[in-house]
Amino acid sequence: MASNQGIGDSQIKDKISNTMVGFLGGGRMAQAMAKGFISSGLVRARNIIVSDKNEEMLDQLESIGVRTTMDNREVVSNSDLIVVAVKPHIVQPVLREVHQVVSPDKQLFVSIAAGVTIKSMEEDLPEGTRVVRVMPNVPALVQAGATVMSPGTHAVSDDAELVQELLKTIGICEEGPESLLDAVTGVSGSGPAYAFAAIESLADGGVKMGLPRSLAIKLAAQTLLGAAKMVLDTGKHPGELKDEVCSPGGTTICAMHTLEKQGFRGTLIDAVEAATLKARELGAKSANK
Ligand SMILES: NC(=O)C1=CN([C@@H]2O[C@H](COP(=O)(O)OP(=O)(O)OC[C@H]3O[C@@H](n4cnc5c(N)ncnc54)[C@H](O)[C@@H]3O)[C@@H](O)[C@H]2O)C=CC1
Ligand SMILES: O=C(O)[C@@H]1CCC=N1
Repeated sequence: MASNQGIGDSQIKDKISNTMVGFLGGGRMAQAMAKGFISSGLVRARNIIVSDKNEEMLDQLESIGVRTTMDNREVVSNSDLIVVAVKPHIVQPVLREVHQVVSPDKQLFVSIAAGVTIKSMEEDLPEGTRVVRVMPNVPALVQAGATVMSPGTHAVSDDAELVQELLKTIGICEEGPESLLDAVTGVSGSGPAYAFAAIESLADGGVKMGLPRSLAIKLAAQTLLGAAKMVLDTGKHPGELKDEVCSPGGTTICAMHTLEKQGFRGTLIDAVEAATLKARELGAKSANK
Protein backbone atom coordinates (compact mmCIF):
# COMPACT_ATOMS: atom_id res chain seq x y z
CA MET A 1 0.00 0.00 0.00
CA ALA A 2 1.27 3.49 -0.83
CA SER A 3 1.63 5.83 2.16
CA ASN A 4 -0.66 8.73 2.89
CA GLN A 5 -1.78 10.53 6.04
CA GLY A 6 -5.04 9.20 7.54
CA ILE A 7 -8.02 11.50 8.03
CA GLY A 8 -10.47 11.73 10.96
CA ASP A 9 -13.61 9.61 11.53
CA SER A 10 -16.21 12.28 10.82
CA GLN A 11 -14.34 13.35 7.70
CA ILE A 12 -14.41 9.75 6.45
CA LYS A 13 -18.16 9.52 7.14
CA ASP A 14 -18.69 12.77 5.23
CA LYS A 15 -16.54 11.36 2.48
CA ILE A 16 -18.65 8.18 2.32
CA SER A 17 -21.89 10.11 2.08
CA ASN A 18 -20.42 12.16 -0.78
CA THR A 19 -18.97 9.14 -2.58
CA MET A 20 -20.61 7.92 -5.77
CA VAL A 21 -20.62 4.12 -5.45
CA GLY A 22 -20.75 2.04 -8.61
CA PHE A 23 -21.29 -1.70 -8.98
CA LEU A 24 -20.13 -3.64 -12.03
CA GLY A 25 -22.58 -6.57 -11.87
CA GLY A 26 -25.83 -6.30 -9.97
CA GLY A 27 -26.40 -9.89 -8.82
CA ARG A 28 -26.96 -11.35 -5.39
CA MET A 29 -23.92 -9.97 -3.57
CA ALA A 30 -24.12 -6.54 -5.19
CA GLN A 31 -27.78 -6.30 -4.20
CA ALA A 32 -27.04 -7.40 -0.62
CA MET A 33 -24.30 -4.75 -0.34
CA ALA A 34 -26.29 -1.97 -2.02
CA LYS A 35 -29.35 -2.63 0.16
CA GLY A 36 -27.13 -2.83 3.24
CA PHE A 37 -25.42 0.49 2.40
CA ILE A 38 -28.77 2.20 1.88
CA SER A 39 -30.29 0.76 5.09
CA SER A 40 -27.26 2.00 7.04
CA GLY A 41 -28.34 5.54 6.15
CA LEU A 42 -24.78 6.54 5.24
CA VAL A 43 -25.09 5.96 1.49
CA ARG A 44 -28.02 7.44 -0.39
CA ALA A 45 -29.68 5.29 -3.07
CA ARG A 46 -29.24 8.10 -5.57
CA ASN A 47 -25.45 7.92 -5.03
CA ILE A 48 -25.38 4.30 -6.20
CA ILE A 49 -25.21 3.22 -9.85
CA VAL A 50 -25.22 -0.42 -10.94
CA SER A 51 -24.66 -2.11 -14.29
CA ASP A 52 -25.80 -5.56 -15.28
CA LYS A 53 -26.41 -7.37 -18.54
CA ASN A 54 -29.58 -8.96 -17.18
CA GLU A 55 -32.68 -6.76 -17.28
CA GLU A 56 -34.34 -8.71 -14.47
CA MET A 57 -31.48 -7.74 -12.15
CA LEU A 58 -31.77 -4.11 -13.20
CA ASP A 59 -35.52 -4.16 -12.45
CA GLN A 60 -34.82 -5.55 -8.97
CA LEU A 61 -32.23 -2.81 -8.40
CA GLU A 62 -34.47 -0.01 -9.66
CA SER A 63 -37.04 -1.05 -7.06
CA ILE A 64 -34.58 0.00 -4.31
CA GLY A 65 -34.04 3.40 -5.89
CA VAL A 66 -30.51 3.06 -7.31
CA ARG A 67 -29.57 4.17 -10.82
CA THR A 68 -29.10 1.33 -13.28
CA THR A 69 -27.55 0.85 -16.70
CA MET A 70 -26.47 -1.94 -19.03
CA ASP A 71 -23.28 0.00 -19.79
CA ASN A 72 -20.32 -0.82 -17.55
CA ARG A 73 -18.45 2.26 -18.77
CA GLU A 74 -21.27 4.49 -17.58
CA VAL A 75 -20.84 3.09 -14.07
CA VAL A 76 -17.11 3.80 -14.07
CA SER A 77 -17.49 7.29 -15.55
CA ASN A 78 -20.02 8.21 -12.86
CA SER A 79 -18.40 6.66 -9.78
CA ASP A 80 -15.62 7.38 -7.30
CA LEU A 81 -15.60 3.88 -5.82
CA ILE A 82 -16.38 0.92 -8.05
CA VAL A 83 -17.29 -2.46 -6.60
CA VAL A 84 -16.37 -5.24 -9.02
CA ALA A 85 -19.22 -7.68 -8.38
CA VAL A 86 -19.24 -9.96 -11.42
CA LYS A 87 -18.24 -13.62 -11.24
CA PRO A 88 -14.47 -14.22 -11.08
CA HIS A 89 -14.08 -15.30 -14.73
CA ILE A 90 -15.91 -12.15 -15.93
CA VAL A 91 -13.62 -9.75 -14.04
CA GLN A 92 -10.93 -9.54 -16.71
CA PRO A 93 -13.27 -8.90 -19.71
CA VAL A 94 -15.19 -6.29 -17.71
CA LEU A 95 -12.02 -4.46 -16.60
CA ARG A 96 -10.71 -4.47 -20.16
CA GLU A 97 -14.07 -3.13 -21.35
CA VAL A 98 -13.94 -0.15 -18.96
CA HIS A 99 -10.17 0.41 -19.17
CA GLN A 100 -10.41 3.51 -21.38
CA VAL A 101 -12.75 5.44 -19.07
CA VAL A 102 -10.77 4.80 -15.86
CA SER A 103 -9.01 7.82 -14.32
CA PRO A 104 -6.51 6.37 -11.83
CA ASP A 105 -6.54 9.67 -9.88
CA LYS A 106 -10.30 9.67 -9.46
CA GLN A 107 -11.47 6.11 -9.07
CA LEU A 108 -10.90 3.38 -6.53
CA PHE A 109 -11.70 -0.22 -7.50
CA VAL A 110 -12.95 -2.62 -4.83
CA SER A 111 -13.12 -6.23 -5.95
CA ILE A 112 -15.29 -8.76 -4.16
CA ALA A 113 -14.54 -11.56 -6.65
CA ALA A 114 -13.44 -14.81 -5.01
CA GLY A 115 -9.87 -15.73 -5.81
CA VAL A 116 -9.12 -12.88 -8.23
CA THR A 117 -5.79 -11.41 -7.14
CA ILE A 118 -4.85 -7.76 -6.71
CA LYS A 119 -1.97 -8.27 -9.15
CA SER A 120 -4.25 -9.55 -11.89
CA MET A 121 -6.71 -6.66 -11.33
CA GLU A 122 -3.90 -4.10 -11.40
CA GLU A 123 -2.62 -5.60 -14.66
CA ASP A 124 -6.03 -5.21 -16.28
CA LEU A 125 -6.48 -1.58 -15.21
CA PRO A 126 -4.49 1.51 -16.23
CA GLU A 127 -1.09 1.89 -14.53
CA GLY A 128 -1.42 3.35 -11.03
CA THR A 129 -5.12 2.48 -10.51
CA ARG A 130 -5.94 2.09 -6.81
CA VAL A 131 -7.37 -1.36 -6.04
CA VAL A 132 -8.63 -2.89 -2.79
CA ARG A 133 -9.57 -6.57 -2.69
CA VAL A 134 -12.22 -7.58 -0.17
CA MET A 135 -14.16 -10.68 0.75
CA PRO A 136 -17.56 -9.75 2.18
CA ASN A 137 -20.54 -12.01 2.87
CA VAL A 138 -24.26 -11.94 2.23
CA PRO A 139 -25.45 -10.93 5.74
CA ALA A 140 -24.26 -7.47 4.59
CA LEU A 141 -27.92 -7.22 3.58
CA VAL A 142 -28.92 -6.94 7.25
CA GLN A 143 -25.79 -5.05 8.41
CA ALA A 144 -24.39 -8.25 9.93
CA GLY A 145 -21.75 -8.93 7.31
CA ALA A 146 -18.16 -10.03 7.88
CA THR A 147 -15.50 -8.65 5.55
CA VAL A 148 -11.73 -8.80 5.32
CA MET A 149 -10.00 -6.25 3.10
CA SER A 150 -6.52 -6.02 1.57
CA PRO A 151 -5.30 -2.82 -0.08
CA GLY A 152 -3.46 -3.08 -3.39
CA THR A 153 -0.11 -1.61 -4.43
CA HIS A 154 -1.33 1.88 -5.32
CA ALA A 155 -4.08 2.25 -2.68
CA VAL A 156 -3.26 4.93 -0.10
CA SER A 157 -4.23 4.81 3.58
CA ASP A 158 -7.22 7.10 2.91
CA ASP A 159 -8.51 4.49 0.44
CA ALA A 160 -8.17 1.71 3.01
CA GLU A 161 -9.93 3.84 5.64
CA LEU A 162 -12.73 4.76 3.25
CA VAL A 163 -13.34 1.14 2.24
CA GLN A 164 -13.17 -0.05 5.84
CA GLU A 165 -15.64 2.61 7.03
CA LEU A 166 -17.96 1.89 4.12
CA LEU A 167 -17.89 -1.84 4.81
CA LYS A 168 -18.37 -1.26 8.53
CA THR A 169 -21.79 0.20 7.70
CA ILE A 170 -22.79 -3.36 6.73
CA GLY A 171 -21.08 -5.36 9.47
CA ILE A 172 -17.56 -5.94 10.73
CA CYS A 173 -14.54 -5.24 8.52
CA GLU A 174 -10.99 -6.32 9.32
CA GLU A 175 -7.84 -5.54 7.35
CA GLY A 176 -5.50 -8.41 6.53
CA PRO A 177 -2.90 -9.55 4.02
CA GLU A 178 -4.16 -10.77 0.67
CA SER A 179 -2.64 -14.20 1.37
CA LEU A 180 -5.49 -14.78 3.90
CA LEU A 181 -8.37 -13.95 1.59
CA ASP A 182 -8.93 -17.42 0.11
CA ALA A 183 -9.24 -18.90 3.60
CA VAL A 184 -11.51 -15.98 4.56
CA THR A 185 -13.67 -17.00 1.59
CA GLY A 186 -13.79 -20.54 3.00
CA VAL A 187 -14.85 -19.39 6.48
CA SER A 188 -17.01 -16.27 6.16
CA GLY A 189 -17.54 -15.66 2.42
CA SER A 190 -19.12 -19.06 1.84
CA GLY A 191 -19.98 -19.59 5.52
CA PRO A 192 -23.53 -18.22 5.47
CA ALA A 193 -24.49 -21.16 3.22
CA TYR A 194 -23.22 -23.64 5.84
CA ALA A 195 -25.18 -21.77 8.52
CA PHE A 196 -28.37 -21.73 6.43
CA ALA A 197 -28.00 -25.48 5.86
CA ALA A 198 -27.46 -25.95 9.62
CA ILE A 199 -30.61 -23.94 10.40
CA GLU A 200 -32.62 -25.92 7.88
CA SER A 201 -31.33 -29.23 9.26
CA LEU A 202 -31.98 -28.27 12.89
CA ALA A 203 -35.50 -27.28 11.88
CA ASP A 204 -35.93 -30.62 10.09
CA GLY A 205 -34.94 -32.32 13.32
CA GLY A 206 -37.51 -30.27 15.19
CA VAL A 207 -40.20 -31.13 12.66
CA LYS A 208 -39.26 -34.81 12.90
CA MET A 209 -39.80 -34.59 16.63
CA GLY A 210 -43.18 -32.87 16.24
CA LEU A 211 -42.57 -29.10 16.10
CA PRO A 212 -44.46 -26.97 13.57
CA ARG A 213 -42.10 -25.96 10.72
CA SER A 214 -42.31 -22.19 11.30
CA LEU A 215 -41.55 -22.51 15.01
CA ALA A 216 -38.69 -24.93 14.31
CA ILE A 217 -37.06 -22.52 11.80
CA LYS A 218 -37.47 -19.56 14.13
CA LEU A 219 -35.95 -21.46 17.08
CA ALA A 220 -33.06 -22.80 14.99
CA ALA A 221 -32.21 -19.37 13.53
CA GLN A 222 -32.45 -17.56 16.88
CA THR A 223 -30.28 -20.27 18.45
CA LEU A 224 -27.46 -19.72 15.92
CA LEU A 225 -27.84 -15.96 16.27
CA GLY A 226 -27.74 -16.17 20.08
CA ALA A 227 -24.78 -18.55 20.13
CA ALA A 228 -22.85 -16.31 17.71
CA LYS A 229 -23.65 -13.24 19.81
CA MET A 230 -22.38 -15.01 22.96
CA VAL A 231 -19.06 -15.82 21.27
CA LEU A 232 -18.64 -12.21 20.12
CA ASP A 233 -19.93 -10.49 23.27
CA THR A 234 -18.31 -12.64 25.97
CA GLY A 235 -15.00 -13.23 24.21
CA LYS A 236 -15.06 -16.75 25.67
CA HIS A 237 -13.70 -19.66 23.67
CA PRO A 238 -16.56 -21.45 21.87
CA GLY A 239 -15.42 -24.73 23.45
CA GLU A 240 -15.94 -23.26 26.92
CA LEU A 241 -19.40 -22.02 25.97
CA LYS A 242 -20.23 -25.46 24.56
CA ASP A 243 -19.19 -27.05 27.87
CA GLU A 244 -21.55 -24.70 29.74
CA VAL A 245 -24.53 -26.11 27.77
CA CYS A 246 -23.55 -29.74 28.38
CA SER A 247 -25.07 -30.63 31.75
CA PRO A 248 -23.50 -33.78 33.23
CA GLY A 249 -25.59 -36.80 32.19
CA GLY A 250 -27.90 -34.44 30.29
CA THR A 251 -29.37 -34.06 26.81
CA THR A 252 -26.69 -31.96 25.11
CA ILE A 253 -23.75 -34.27 25.73
CA CYS A 254 -25.79 -37.10 24.13
CA ALA A 255 -26.35 -34.87 21.07
CA MET A 256 -22.65 -33.88 21.01
CA HIS A 257 -21.66 -37.56 21.09
CA THR A 258 -23.89 -38.20 18.08
CA LEU A 259 -22.38 -35.21 16.22
CA GLU A 260 -18.83 -36.38 16.97
CA LYS A 261 -19.60 -39.95 15.81
CA GLN A 262 -20.91 -38.52 12.52
CA GLY A 263 -17.80 -36.39 11.98
CA PHE A 264 -19.47 -32.99 12.49
CA ARG A 265 -16.29 -31.01 13.16
CA GLY A 266 -14.23 -32.80 10.53
CA THR A 267 -16.95 -32.16 7.97
CA LEU A 268 -16.94 -28.42 8.68
CA ILE A 269 -13.14 -28.32 8.52
CA ASP A 270 -13.26 -30.19 5.19
CA ALA A 271 -15.90 -27.73 3.91
CA VAL A 272 -13.73 -24.70 4.72
CA GLU A 273 -10.74 -26.41 3.11
CA ALA A 274 -12.74 -27.23 -0.05
CA ALA A 275 -13.98 -23.66 -0.45
CA THR A 276 -10.50 -22.24 0.18
CA LEU A 277 -8.91 -24.54 -2.40
CA LYS A 278 -11.60 -23.62 -4.93
CA ALA A 279 -10.93 -19.89 -4.32
CA ARG A 280 -7.21 -20.58 -4.87
CA GLU A 281 -8.02 -22.40 -8.12
CA LEU A 282 -10.10 -19.42 -9.32
CA GLY A 283 -7.19 -17.14 -8.45
CA ALA A 284 -4.71 -19.28 -10.36
CA LYS A 285 -7.02 -19.16 -13.40
CA SER A 286 -7.27 -15.37 -13.15
CA ALA A 287 -3.47 -15.11 -12.88
CA ASN A 288 -2.88 -17.33 -15.94
CA LYS A 289 -5.68 -15.64 -17.88
N1 LIG B 1 -22.90 -14.56 -3.30
C1 LIG B 1 -22.10 -14.38 -2.25
O1 LIG B 1 -22.47 -14.70 -1.10
C2 LIG B 1 -20.74 -13.76 -2.41
C3 LIG B 1 -20.21 -13.50 -3.67
N2 LIG B 1 -18.97 -12.93 -3.78
C4 LIG B 1 -18.43 -12.62 -5.12
O2 LIG B 1 -19.32 -11.73 -5.73
C5 LIG B 1 -19.28 -11.90 -7.14
C6 LIG B 1 -20.71 -12.02 -7.65
O3 LIG B 1 -21.29 -13.18 -7.08
P1 LIG B 1 -22.87 -13.33 -7.00
O4 LIG B 1 -23.48 -12.01 -6.68
O5 LIG B 1 -23.12 -14.49 -6.12
O6 LIG B 1 -23.19 -13.73 -8.51
P2 LIG B 1 -24.45 -13.35 -9.38
O7 LIG B 1 -24.42 -14.31 -10.54
O8 LIG B 1 -25.69 -13.30 -8.56
O9 LIG B 1 -24.11 -11.88 -9.90
C7 LIG B 1 -23.26 -11.59 -10.97
C8 LIG B 1 -24.00 -10.60 -11.86
O10 LIG B 1 -23.12 -10.17 -12.90
C9 LIG B 1 -23.90 -9.95 -14.06
N3 LIG B 1 -23.01 -9.92 -15.21
C10 LIG B 1 -22.57 -10.96 -15.96
N4 LIG B 1 -21.77 -10.51 -16.96
C11 LIG B 1 -21.71 -9.16 -16.81
C12 LIG B 1 -21.02 -8.13 -17.51
N5 LIG B 1 -20.23 -8.41 -18.57
N6 LIG B 1 -21.18 -6.87 -17.09
C13 LIG B 1 -21.96 -6.56 -16.02
N7 LIG B 1 -22.64 -7.51 -15.32
C14 LIG B 1 -22.50 -8.78 -15.71
C15 LIG B 1 -24.88 -11.11 -14.05
O11 LIG B 1 -26.00 -10.84 -14.89
C16 LIG B 1 -25.22 -11.22 -12.57
O12 LIG B 1 -26.39 -10.47 -12.25
C17 LIG B 1 -18.43 -13.12 -7.42
O13 LIG B 1 -17.17 -12.72 -7.91
C18 LIG B 1 -18.31 -13.80 -6.06
O14 LIG B 1 -17.07 -14.45 -5.91
C19 LIG B 1 -18.21 -12.59 -2.69
C20 LIG B 1 -18.68 -12.83 -1.44
C21 LIG B 1 -19.96 -13.47 -1.20
O1 LIG C 1 -19.70 -19.28 -3.91
C1 LIG C 1 -18.94 -18.38 -4.28
O2 LIG C 1 -18.05 -18.59 -5.12
C2 LIG C 1 -19.06 -16.99 -3.69
C3 LIG C 1 -17.80 -16.57 -3.00
C4 LIG C 1 -18.11 -16.58 -1.54
C5 LIG C 1 -19.53 -16.82 -1.49
N1 LIG C 1 -20.05 -17.01 -2.65
